Amino acid sequence: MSETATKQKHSFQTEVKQLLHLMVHSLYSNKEIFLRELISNAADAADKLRFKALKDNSLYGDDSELAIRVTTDKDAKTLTISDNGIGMTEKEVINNLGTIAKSGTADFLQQLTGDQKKDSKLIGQFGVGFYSAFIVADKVTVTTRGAGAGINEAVIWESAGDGEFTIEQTEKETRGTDITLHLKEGEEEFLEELRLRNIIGKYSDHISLPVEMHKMVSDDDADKTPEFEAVNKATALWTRAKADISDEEYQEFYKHISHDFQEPLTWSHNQVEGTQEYTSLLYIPSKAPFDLWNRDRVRGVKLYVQRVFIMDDAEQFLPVYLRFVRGLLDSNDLPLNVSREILQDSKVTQSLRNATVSRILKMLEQLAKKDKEKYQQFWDEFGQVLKEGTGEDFANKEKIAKLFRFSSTHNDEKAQTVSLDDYIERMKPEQEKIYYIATDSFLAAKNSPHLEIFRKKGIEVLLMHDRIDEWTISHLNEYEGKQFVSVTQGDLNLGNLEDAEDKKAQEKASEEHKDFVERVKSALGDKVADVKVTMRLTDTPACIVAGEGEMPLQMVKMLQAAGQNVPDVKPVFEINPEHALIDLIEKEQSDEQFSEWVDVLFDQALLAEQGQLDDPASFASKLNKLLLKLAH
Ligand SMILES: Nc1ncnc2c1ncn2[C@@H]1O[C@H](COP(=O)(O)OP(=O)(O)OP(=O)(O)O)[C@@H](O)[C@H]1O
Repeated sequence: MSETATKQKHSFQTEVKQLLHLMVHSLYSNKEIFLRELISNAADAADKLRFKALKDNSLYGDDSELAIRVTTDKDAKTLTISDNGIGMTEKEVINNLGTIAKSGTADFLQQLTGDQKKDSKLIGQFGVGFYSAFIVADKVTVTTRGAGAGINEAVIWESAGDGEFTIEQTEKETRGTDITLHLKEGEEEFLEELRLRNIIGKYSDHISLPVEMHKMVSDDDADKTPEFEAVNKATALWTRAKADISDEEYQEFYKHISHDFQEPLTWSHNQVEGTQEYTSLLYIPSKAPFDLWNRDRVRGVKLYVQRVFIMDDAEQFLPVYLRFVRGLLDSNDLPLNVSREILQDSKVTQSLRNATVSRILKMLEQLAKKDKEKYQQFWDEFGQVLKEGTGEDFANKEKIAKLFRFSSTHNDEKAQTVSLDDYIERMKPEQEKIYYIATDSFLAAKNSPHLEIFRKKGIEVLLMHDRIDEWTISHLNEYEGKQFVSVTQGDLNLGNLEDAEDKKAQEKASEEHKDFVERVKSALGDKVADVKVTMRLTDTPACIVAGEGEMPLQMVKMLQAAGQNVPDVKPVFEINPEHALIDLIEKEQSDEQFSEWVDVLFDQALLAEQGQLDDPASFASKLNKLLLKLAH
């Protein structure tokens, strides 16, 4: 059979084409990272083989010294990264190097604008990987033979990165994968021995596998068969003493395990001996990945047992609300033959998980103390995910809440910078509760009429405007023994913050306007649960609040938006008799006109609270009618 007869042409999945284009254009200034990515993949392939060989030692054949080799051919202008790891079958090659398996990729790539600057930020949310080879190569050839496969069961994958690749059967003497980059014009620096040694040292000192290159030889020895030598330190970073590891090494290792090209925000390395023996190395990324909101996305840490790689994404060790954490655990207490099923029921898993969660919360607390700016960056990226924690991790809810940041009337800024500890520190001596308002947007919160009395009395209120807030607070309930109270909820009881005079004035006003309140009640009929004289408002004529013990209005909205059946909750309508408009309405003799006024006021209050009305057109026409009357 001729060579071409066995060559099959395949098209890349559309997403791969887009990603390739994006990667080549946006990562060019960082081009040497391709080598880190290819070496990382080769090291992963060795890890996978080691793991498989735990059950079937024969997979090693006569070649159990796992290593990565980097070679060059100056005449052909090629650079080859070879490993004797797990290799790939034909099917695996087509799947792994022709498609992207991450769910949500297509949607993510839809956001591409064609503007290189904006788009290059997006790639950071995605992870780099094999395709980065095309940053410096105009053709890539992958020759691979799976562990356990015969010499003639190898496959050649080849592509110019232009939308297609070919697959061809071939023979390969050794197990594993050779990736050959046919370098683009101008990329000859990647043929230079010293330059390569330099990059490999930087990127690969911390991986446990030796990365080898030809020994440098003098001209006299040039025709002898070249020998190889390791050019990296080849010690797994997490096994080294903490004091001997530099920040740069920790950062490089993060990039190696996460395929992220940005620096991590912070990390925590723990080597624990005693009843439990394990090492954990946990990182907080600086940017959220594109699929952070997908609660089912793969998450978790890499699991090693006694330094042997066992699995990626061991989700048993991380709760969902910490799904942004990357890193690894290396346990001495789990068996080498551990599987996901065994992990599920293991006591060791449970205690490792508890320890890991504690470490992460502690690391974040320390970051908040040590570096406010970095912590703020963390909060802006991942705060909303952390807010899921009060519902998911009851035992740690106080610790999680300590990490929360909110907007607040303290500075009236949208940025969420105020911690609950800050709030408590500023509480008035006689204040017992933490006051908050939860709405859909920062402006709705900041300008809410419910805040008027608090502003007048100088009491701080937390301005919550993330969708999840009301839910988070409902699980938290209190912090440091101080109950959360929504300023839009029920009878406003300011406790000790209310002075005797306020109370008296309130009672007096209620008494004086009793008839008016009744008249409003009958005008609104069953639209409201009750009508009351307010004590929250100073500058606004009226507002609505949720009845005492009723579900908060914001929660009702959230559940409705999530498509849940929520019983119809009627609000309480509060009026401010001090307001000139209320005074005017109170004097209105015509029942018809009175009713129109009340309807408009009520709809206005609903609008201020909910941002929308069931029947906005009627509201507009009633309002216009009243305006016309006033104009005459
Ligand atoms: N040297 C290799 N040996 C064996 N398999 C490989 C090798 N290089 C790549 N692969 C396979 O190809 C897949 C795709 O690699 P790629 O670098 O694009 O993504 P990834 O490493 O899985 O994920 P990401 O880079 O997005 O975190 C790998 O998951 C692996 O299965």
